[in-house]
Amino acid sequence: MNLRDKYQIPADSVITIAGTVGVGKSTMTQALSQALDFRTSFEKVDGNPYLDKFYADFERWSFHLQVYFLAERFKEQKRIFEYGGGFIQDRSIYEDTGIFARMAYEEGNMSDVDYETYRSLFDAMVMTPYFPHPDLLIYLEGSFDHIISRIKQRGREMEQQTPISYWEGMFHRYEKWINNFNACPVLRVNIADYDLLDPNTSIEPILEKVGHFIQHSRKWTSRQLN
Ligand SMILES: Nc1ncnc2c1ncn2[C@@H]1O[C@H](COP(=O)(O)OP(=O)(O)O)[C@@H](O)[C@H]1O
Ligand SMILES: Nc1ncnc2c1ncn2[C@H]1C[C@H](O)[C@@H](COP(=O)(O)O)O1
Repeated sequence: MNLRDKYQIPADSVITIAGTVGVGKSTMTQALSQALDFRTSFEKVDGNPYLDKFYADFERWSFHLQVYFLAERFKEQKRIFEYGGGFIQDRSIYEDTGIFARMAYEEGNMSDVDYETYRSLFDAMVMTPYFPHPDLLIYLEGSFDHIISRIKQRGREMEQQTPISYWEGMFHRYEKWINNFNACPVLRVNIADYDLLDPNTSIEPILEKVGHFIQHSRKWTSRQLN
């Protein structure tokens, strides 16, 4: 029996992996997609025309970068919709708006008018048929020190030169954001409790939880519809 059937995870599920930079989303996305034979939707880091520039000058490039990420995320959302699900998505669109764009605005790196333009673009995109909420958002969390050590270990040049206060501010925003998030069911996973890079670690305990959450949320949704 394959793992999808074993844990009763529907083949059309859409699972989003959320969490701060460096916490392990891409690694988890890869591991889950392999285990479940799902497609992946990754964020565009290599080839992103604004990311390096943004890290060098937040104020100059915040708006451009947010619009770019929004457009990329929307195209991915449309692709997921057209395939009819069966995807693991590396980061949610909710984080673009609820963490990054908001942080840029509140820290004075995006003007009132740019933020308003961004928000109205976001609202217009969300109000389309391409935007069903995911079945589940897996939130990866861990201590700040653990996350910083992962950012260092990964070694992306632009992130190494970013002041630690930026990561600290983001870390606290994420804590607040997830405590108020209610667009879809959330499974919180602490990164101290698993190590996907260790070949002796099984992903099955996570799959078991994913199965329970999705079945529960689908039953809940069908009760609301009937
Ligand atoms: N479960 C894990 N155990 C140990 N190291 C991990 C784990 N997940 C990710 N890492 C390491 O942490 C760093 C950041 O992971 P990544 O998946 O790129 O994070 P994100 O996509 O959230 O930015 C990488 O160097 C990766 O190899
Ligand atoms: N919406 C965003 N605004 C600014 N920066 C962003 C946004 N989404 C992702 N990023 C940055 C953060 C990292 O440097 C890279 C990739 O994110 P990661 O969490 O490592 O997958 O892009």
